[in-house]
Amino acid sequence: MPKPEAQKIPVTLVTGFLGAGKTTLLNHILRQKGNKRVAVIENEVGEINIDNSLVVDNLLSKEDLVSMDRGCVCCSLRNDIVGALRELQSRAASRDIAYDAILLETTGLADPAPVAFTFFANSWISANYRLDSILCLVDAEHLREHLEDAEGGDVNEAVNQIAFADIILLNKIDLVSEEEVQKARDMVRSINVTADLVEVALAGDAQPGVGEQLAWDRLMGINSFSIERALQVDPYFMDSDSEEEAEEGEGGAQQQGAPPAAAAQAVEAARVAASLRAAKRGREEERAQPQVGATAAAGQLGECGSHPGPCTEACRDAEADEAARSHKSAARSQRQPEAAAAGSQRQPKRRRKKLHDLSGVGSVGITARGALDKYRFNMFMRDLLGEKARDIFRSKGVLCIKGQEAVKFVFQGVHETICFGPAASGWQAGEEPINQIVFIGRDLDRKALAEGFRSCVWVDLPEGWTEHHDPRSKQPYYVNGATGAKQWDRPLIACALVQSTEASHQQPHALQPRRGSDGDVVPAQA
Ligand SMILES: Nc1nc2c(ncn2[C@@H]2O[C@H](COP(=O)(O)OP(=O)(O)OP(=O)(O)O)[C@@H](O)[C@H]2O)c(=O)[nH]1
Repeated sequence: MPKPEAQKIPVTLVTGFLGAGKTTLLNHILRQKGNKRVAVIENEVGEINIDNSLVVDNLLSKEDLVSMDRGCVCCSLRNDIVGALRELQSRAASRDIAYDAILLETTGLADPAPVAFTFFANSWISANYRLDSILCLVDAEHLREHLEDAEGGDVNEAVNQIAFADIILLNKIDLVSEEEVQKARDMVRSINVTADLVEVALAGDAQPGVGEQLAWDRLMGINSFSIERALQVDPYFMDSDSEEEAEEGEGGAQQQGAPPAAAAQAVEAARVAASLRAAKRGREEERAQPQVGATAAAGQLGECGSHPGPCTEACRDAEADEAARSHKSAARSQRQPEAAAAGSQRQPKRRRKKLHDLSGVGSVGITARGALDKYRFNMFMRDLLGEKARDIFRSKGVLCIKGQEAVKFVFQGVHETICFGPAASGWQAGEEPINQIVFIGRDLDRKALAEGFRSCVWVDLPEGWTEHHDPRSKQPYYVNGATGAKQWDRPLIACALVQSTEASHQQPHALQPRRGSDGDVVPAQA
């Protein structure tokens, strides 16, 4: 007997562009879970997983977290969703618990459609889990940039994420004016008119009362995902990227008994699409071997009525495509009239693609041992973001700072917006205090980033030198007690005997600090 829908474990898909606030939302939800048993599946695009350590504190057990770190879940890792859910299932069974809810956080570059599709195409998943809703975080501060990128075609996932959402959380409204919130609202509505739109400030220094306060049942167990709506957004939603997935959906439906109405419709659509594609593929193979297939194929040709005389192969292929479309449109015809009207305004309609178009976008993960020199790190980040803030979509990491080695610092950057502070919990017993940072963006120079970051590691001063700070700018300068030399540049061991420069003979406070003294990336007192 198939499980009734109410007995399936609800899965909430959390999407949103890089840095929009997905992990912050996860933690917000987890803090409200009470006695409910909630599991989290994390998928990070960065080469080093930073988010795990930021989420785990709010779970009842570390066992409730599974991460998929082999790449972006919407491209190549859909089988990993099955693996992650199976892993959670076996962990739950071994502890004799059952999950009340699962949160699946996709990468900021994920197209949610193929991820959602997996919940219908995979028989085991559809028999045991139900997609409760797709939540999309939108960064009110950076939305325009992300959508402009989408227009340029480089990173169009921001649009898809908004288009597919059941609930859109317009986040970070504490960082923008009311006018900008209104513009962001309009932009969101130009893409998705039907989703529930909620304005929030999930983190930061927002005044109490800024944005809606989100209770558990506002977001969880709301059963708001609708396959009909997904098909309105993308008529090709049910087009699997691989035949196997669609065929698996068909087999699964037979094995597990009759699925619920929406899923049955979805599985049927997938089944028809798969068989039509298989038929089409077969004919293409026949065409590739004319001496074997020509007679049989010709014998099957009829008349389609759209032109005089017998059909050609092209007619039948067109017919197959049309049958697939009309099957899907039958599914769409179930939709509510008002939703249909709303759906017709949605943008964009596009054919499903195999991989998202992320030309030039990548991630660079860097590890550096040894405590960081706070000042050098500040300068490194300021120079980098001063030059490339638009291309560096996201930076994040955990850091160990010279003089405060016992504190585990978390560094978060979204374009040029940066924050930094102690992690909720410090270094774990046995955990090496190490610096790890991830940059995600366009046209990243791995070598320069690695060299720049590693050059921030603290090195002891050569003998005779001491560090002082300019009282106005707080900028460090260096004094050689033996020679009386003073200089801004940090003397390195290998350069201990370097000749004093003209600048180094000036009084430090008479020099222009290289940077403004305000707004250090790393605060003087953490
Ligand atoms: N001021 C402010 N900052 C916020 C808000 N929500 C999140 N942030 C900050 O934005 C940064 C990114 O938040 P995350 O929750 O890590 O974003 P994310 O979407 O999970 O990021 P990725 O997984 O890397 O794509 C963090 O520094 C958060 O503290 C908000 O409402 N206001």
